[in-house]
Amino acid sequence: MSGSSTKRFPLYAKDYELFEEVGEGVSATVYRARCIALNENVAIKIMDLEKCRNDLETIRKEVLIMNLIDHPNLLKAHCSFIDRSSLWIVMPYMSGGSCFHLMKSVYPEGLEQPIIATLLREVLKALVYLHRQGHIHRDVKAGNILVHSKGVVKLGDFGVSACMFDSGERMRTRKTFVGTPCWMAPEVMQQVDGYDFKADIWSFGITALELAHGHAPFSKYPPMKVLLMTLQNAPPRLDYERDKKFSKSFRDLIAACLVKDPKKRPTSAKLLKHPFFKHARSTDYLSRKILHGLSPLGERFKKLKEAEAELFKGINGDKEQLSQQEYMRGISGWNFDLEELRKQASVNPADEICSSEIREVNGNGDVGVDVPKRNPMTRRSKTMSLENFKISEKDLMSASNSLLSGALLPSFHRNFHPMDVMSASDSVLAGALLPSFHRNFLPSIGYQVATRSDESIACCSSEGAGEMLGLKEPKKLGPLADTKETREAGSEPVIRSVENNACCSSEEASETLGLEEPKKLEPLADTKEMIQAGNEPEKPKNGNTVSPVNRSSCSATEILPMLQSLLVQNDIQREKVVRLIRFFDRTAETENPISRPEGVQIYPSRERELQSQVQFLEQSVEILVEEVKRNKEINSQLERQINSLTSIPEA
Ligand SMILES: Nc1ncnc2c1ncn2[C@@H]1O[C@H](COP(=O)(O)OP(=O)(O)OP(=O)(O)O)[C@@H](O)[C@H]1O
Repeated sequence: MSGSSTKRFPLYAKDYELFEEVGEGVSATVYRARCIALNENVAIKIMDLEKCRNDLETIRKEVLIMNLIDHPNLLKAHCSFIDRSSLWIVMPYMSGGSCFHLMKSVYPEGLEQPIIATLLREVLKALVYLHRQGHIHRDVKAGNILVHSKGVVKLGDFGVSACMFDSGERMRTRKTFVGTPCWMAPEVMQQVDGYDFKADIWSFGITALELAHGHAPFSKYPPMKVLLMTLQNAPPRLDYERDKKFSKSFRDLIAACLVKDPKKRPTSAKLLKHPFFKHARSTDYLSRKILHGLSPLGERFKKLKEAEAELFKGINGDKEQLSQQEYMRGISGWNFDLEELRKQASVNPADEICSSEIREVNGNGDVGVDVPKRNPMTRRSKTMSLENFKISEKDLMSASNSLLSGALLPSFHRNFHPMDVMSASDSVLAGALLPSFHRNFLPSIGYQVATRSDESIACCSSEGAGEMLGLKEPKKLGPLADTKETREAGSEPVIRSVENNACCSSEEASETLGLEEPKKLEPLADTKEMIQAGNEPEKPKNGNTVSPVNRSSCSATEILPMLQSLLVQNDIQREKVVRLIRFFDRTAETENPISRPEGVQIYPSRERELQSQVQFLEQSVEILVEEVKRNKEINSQLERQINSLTSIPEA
C-alpha cells in the first residue's frame, strides 16, 4: 500500500460519495467516502479555506508533502482538489482510525508492549524516510498514527511539517514553534538554535509513553504548564513501579529519545536498530490484537464525540469548551492567546491547575485521563493578541529567562515559514515590536486564493512532483502588488494555479551558503532591561507597526539602541537572503540536478527526492525575496523614526 497507486482518482467532488464523519482536526473534517469510478473506499479530508484563509501556507505545504511522499508508512494523498471554498484531500481510508482515538475509545490504559513495538517500528520507518528526504514531521503523536484494518500503520498529518534547509550538522535554521505542547521537544519551545529532525525523536519518545499509558505525559495540564514542566523538569520516563510490565529495552528506548540535548538523541535510522524492536510483530498481529471485533470507525468516532459533548455540558463559555475539546482530541493547531497565558503564568500553577482538574470520561463511560478546566488554547483561526504583552511574571522568567520568553512570544504561532532564517532574538524582538513581522498572513507573501463554484482546480499526486491542486505559489513575483491590493481592498485572497519549476538541491544550497547560526544579538538584553526597569514594551495599536516615537514611558535613549539593533538584524537577514538568492541563481545555471549529464543515471526515487527539495527551495526563495522587500520597507521606516527620535530633545 505504498501511497497512491497508478490509479487515477477523479478530481471532482461529484465523483465521490461522502459517508459518515470519521475524524476532526482543528482545520478539517475527515469523512469516509467512496470513489464512485474506482469503487474504492477512501478518506476525504475537507478543509474550509474561507475559515482558515490565514493559514494557507500550512495547507499548501501539507498538500505538497502529501503528494510528494512515497513510503508505505506515510499517508500519501491519492489526489486533491478545490471544490467551492473547500480543499478536498483524498487519501487511503485507514479504517482502524488513529491510535489516539483507539486508546480513547477502547484502550484508555494504554497498549501492550508487542503492539507498541510494532506501531513504533512502523512509525520509525516513516521517520527514517522523511528525515532522509529532508523533512521534519514536527507533529509525531498517537493522534497522527493511523491504522488500517489489515494492520498497516501510517503516519499522517503533515500540516506542520517542515522542509529542512540545512543538511547534516547544520540543520538549524528553522525558527519555528509548531506542534502540540505535550509532544514538543524542549529546543522547539526554546528556539535556541533552531531545531532539526531530532525534534521528531523527542516527540517519538513522548508518543511511546503515550501508547504505554493511554495519554501523553503532562497531558492533563494546560499548555503553559506543559511548557514549564518540559523545560524545567527531568524528562518523563517509564515508572519503575507502575510500568513493571514493560521491558528494560522499552525503558531504554524512551530514555534515549527523551534527552534534552537533541545532539544526544539517536537518529531515526539508529533508533530503528534498537533492541526494543525485537518485541515487534507482524502488522497482521496488530490487526488481530487491537482491531479485531471493533465497531466501525464512524461509530466509534460518534460515541467519542457524544461522550465529549456530555463531558463539556457543564462548562461555561464557548471558548473554554472549545479549547477543552481540542485539548482532548490532541489537536496540533495550538495557538496561544498570550493574554491568557500571561494570566495563567501569574497564578500559582499548583493551586490553579490542580483544583481545576476535571475527569475525562471515555467512550465506555469510564473515568480516564485528567483534563484541566482552564486551557488558554484558542482556535487556530484566531489571531493571537499581542496587546499588553509583557514578560514579567516571576515564574515565567525563572523557568528559562529570555529563552522561554522567546518561546512565548509570537513564535507560538505554528505558521512560520521553514525557511525563516531569522535568529531567535530576531523573531522575539521583531515579534514584540513589529507585529507586522508575523508570518501568519499569506497574502503578504503572494498567495492568492480563488474559489470556484462550478469547476475544480485540481491535480493528482501521481502526476508528479509539485502539481498542487491549484494551491500554488506564483512563479514570478508580481505578488507584492497583488498582495497590497488585496490587503488594501480588504478582499478575500485568491488561489492562482501556476506551473512548477525546478532549482538546486537544498542541501547543497545550505552548505555552500554557509548560513550561520545567527548570533545572539543585544536587543533582547535591551528589552529585558526595559522590562526589569518596569517599562512595558509598546502596545501595538491595531496590529500594525508600533511607533516608538509615541511611547510615553520610554525615552529616546532607551529606545534608540533597540531600533538600531533591529536595523542591524534586518541587514543581517537581508544579507543572508541575498546570498541565498545568488547561490540559487548560480546553481540553477550550472548544476540543475534535474538536467543531468549524459550517461549519468539518477534513480527515479532520488530524482523525485531532488525535485521535491528543489521545489521547496524555490518556493522558499520567492518568499525570502518578499522578506527582503518587506525588511527594506521596515528599515526605511525605522530609519525615519530614529531620525525623528534623535531630533527630539531629551526631557
Ligand atoms: N485517512 C484517514 N482515515 C481514517 N481516519 C483519518 C484519516 N485521516 C485522518 N483521520 C482521522 O481524522 C482526524 C483528523 O485528521 P487530521 O489530523 O489530518 O486533521 P487536522 O485538522 O490536520 O488535525 P490536527 O488538528 O491534529 O492537525 C485524525 O486524528 C484521524 O482520527
